[in-house]
Amino acid sequence: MYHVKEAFYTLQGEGAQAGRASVFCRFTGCNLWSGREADRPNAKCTFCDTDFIGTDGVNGGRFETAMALALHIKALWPREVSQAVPYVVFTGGEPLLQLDSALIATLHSEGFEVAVETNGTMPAPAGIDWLCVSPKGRNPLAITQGDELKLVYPQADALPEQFTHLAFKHFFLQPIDLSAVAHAQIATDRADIVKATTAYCMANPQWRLSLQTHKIAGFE
Ligand SMILES: C[S@@+](CC[C@H](N)C(=O)[O-])C[C@H]1O[C@@H](n2cnc3c(N)ncnc32)[C@H](O)[C@@H]1O
Ligand SMILES: Nc1nc2[nH]cc(C(=O)O)c2c(=O)[nH]1
Ligand code: SF4
Ligand SMILES: [Mg+2]
Repeated sequence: MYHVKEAFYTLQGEGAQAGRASVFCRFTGCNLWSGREADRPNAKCTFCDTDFIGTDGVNGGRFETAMALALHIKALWPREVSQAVPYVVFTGGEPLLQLDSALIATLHSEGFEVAVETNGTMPAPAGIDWLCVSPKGRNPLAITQGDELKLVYPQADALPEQFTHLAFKHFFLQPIDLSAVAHAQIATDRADIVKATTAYCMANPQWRLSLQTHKIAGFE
């Protein structure tokens, strides 16, 4: 059984695939936070910008089989004849709590490329076409290679230097968005956070800037 918070067709907003048409499938639940605001200050990940509790979002629900979920995802991809390869991004919550090789294989058989946004703390099933790992604080990484490492910046206990030796094709810094974090003492305003991120990338060219373009442009 797969539990899905929401699923929708949009553009990937972040990282090296930003701007690419994508079906997003957001799984319910995370191993680093319950999702309840009361638990946020003591969670293993404290700055999450996402509601991933329940199955009550747009196109959310419970899916008994890999085929049922794959067909649900396929129905969200536009029908028009297109040269583009259909693309699904599994996120959450933490998608690796639920994503398995059966679902990946079924999506491949339906013509999809499969991307994943993960906190990297648990092993990934085989067959993922685009793997984005986003480390969270002191939580140890179980995945140390992939397509992109996208570090939310700054994090006092996850410095960019800790990750530069890992086997990723792309390294991104994404300015932390504290607007959803009620407990944040917003001593640093948004512009200063983006400025500091930009400065780090300019001083350390292994890193590129990832802006959350969906938030800037106003899409999901
Ligand atoms: C909500 S997470 C879900 C996937 C997975 N649990 C993870 O953390 O990578 C999706 C992406 O949003 C990023 N993200 C979460 N909260 C953020 C925030 N407040 N500011 C900037 N990026 C954030 C995460 O680092 C991750 O790259
Ligand atoms: N457009 C858009 N792009 C995204 N890239 C990663 C997201 C996520 O929440 O995992 C996300 C998201 O929520 N929306
Ligand atoms: S690991 Fe990802 S989904 Fe979980 S709380 Fe952190 S940002 Fe949110
Ligand atoms: Mg998001």
